[in-house]
Amino acid sequence: MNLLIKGGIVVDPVSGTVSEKDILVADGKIAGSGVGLHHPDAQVLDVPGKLVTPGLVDMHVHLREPGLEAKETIYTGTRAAARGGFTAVACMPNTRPVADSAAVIISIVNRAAADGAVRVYPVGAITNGSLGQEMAEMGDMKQSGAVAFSDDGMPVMDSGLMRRSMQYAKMLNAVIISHCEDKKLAGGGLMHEGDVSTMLGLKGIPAAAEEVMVARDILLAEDTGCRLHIAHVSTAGSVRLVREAKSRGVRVTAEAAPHHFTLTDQAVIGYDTSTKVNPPLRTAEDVAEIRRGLADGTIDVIATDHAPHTAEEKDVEYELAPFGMVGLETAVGLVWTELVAAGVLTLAQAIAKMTINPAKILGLPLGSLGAGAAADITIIDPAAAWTVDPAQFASKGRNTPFTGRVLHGLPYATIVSGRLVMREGIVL
Ligand SMILES: NC(=O)N[C@@H](CC(=O)O)C(=O)O
Ligand SMILES: [Zn+2]
Ligand SMILES: [Zn+2]
Repeated sequence: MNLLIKGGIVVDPVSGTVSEKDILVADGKIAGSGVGLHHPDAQVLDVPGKLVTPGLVDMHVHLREPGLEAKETIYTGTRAAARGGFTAVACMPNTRPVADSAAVIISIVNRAAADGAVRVYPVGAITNGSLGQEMAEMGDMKQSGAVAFSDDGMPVMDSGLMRRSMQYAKMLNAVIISHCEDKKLAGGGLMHEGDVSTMLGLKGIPAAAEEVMVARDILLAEDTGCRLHIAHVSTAGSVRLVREAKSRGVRVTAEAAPHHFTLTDQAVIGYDTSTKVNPPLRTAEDVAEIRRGLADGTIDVIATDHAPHTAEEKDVEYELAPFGMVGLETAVGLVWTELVAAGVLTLAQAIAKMTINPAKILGLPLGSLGAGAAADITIIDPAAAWTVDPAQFASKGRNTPFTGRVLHGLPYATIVSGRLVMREGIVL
């Protein structure tokens, strides 16, 4: 089946250009692009004024399957991704069982092929059970489809084990995604350590709990030559450490989540447990430095860290609630409103951080609209103003601190392999 996307504003993050043209899709691939294209038997999608971008890639998502299906499944999580404009997601291994073996990786790949609305790329664990004790079979997992390795949710506290894991990952040419948290410094804290935590009487997590580990992992990446990706950067100090390491040529990349460039610890006033996230919401200075890091290229990727939990789990005292918030269905609106419309990033920069940059880090042939590429395409209505309403989410998780917020920029259609999987918010 052929598809002709007419009259849109095409954003090409590879060349950095934004121009009005048509795109022709045939047999699941980009057949060509240009002005005034015609095709005798193509379904026409008329999208004047809308943005046409390569399919968005979210390299940090928790799909919760296997084992935690009350929070999310591959079926619901990939439908949330499609509604959010994402055509591909990388899913973290903190499932039950943990994705620390070829068998679990294969089961995720198979389930995604059967149930998934978008592409799913599993991330394998660095250590067995993500317990930080012994290295997992990374080679086997890579062969079975793991695209990266991470103990996300937990740090690898043992520096010797992290170093050996990086040496091994380097042999596999795999990237290590690090959840940077010194458990002893974090000390069981519940939110950012600062004036607000003192005022609220909640135990704090100092910025240093993250930064000590960012510094350690940069040093280990330099020592081993392994590619390192820092997950969910939340502090100004982490941004500065990554910036300095990059200037020295260390093979390090970094991501930031929409909540960390949008909200501060002030959002915790009121004790709404949807604001409880790890790493925590930080200060206005941290938010400003993350925005600078996004603008100057220190932060390569925008990833959601979509972390769904059930209402029952979150509907408890702040101290008892699990860390995490959903992000797939609000990411585009937050990026458009907070970064592009606000003048922090150009449109092409923002789209690069959600397409070609994560694709390159994971070694995936995605993120481009060049002829011959898989026809993974996202269409965004930049003029749409909409109100965040979790009741409309396809995700099982409703744990968002953005309820009621008015955002600009709404995913209009999501196309995977030339097939429309979402249009106007409806997953097809
Ligand atoms: N970010 C979170 O607050 N929670 C994540 C774990 C993680 O990303 O570290 C989760 O799995 O719930
Ligand atoms: Zn994490
Ligand atoms: Zn995570």
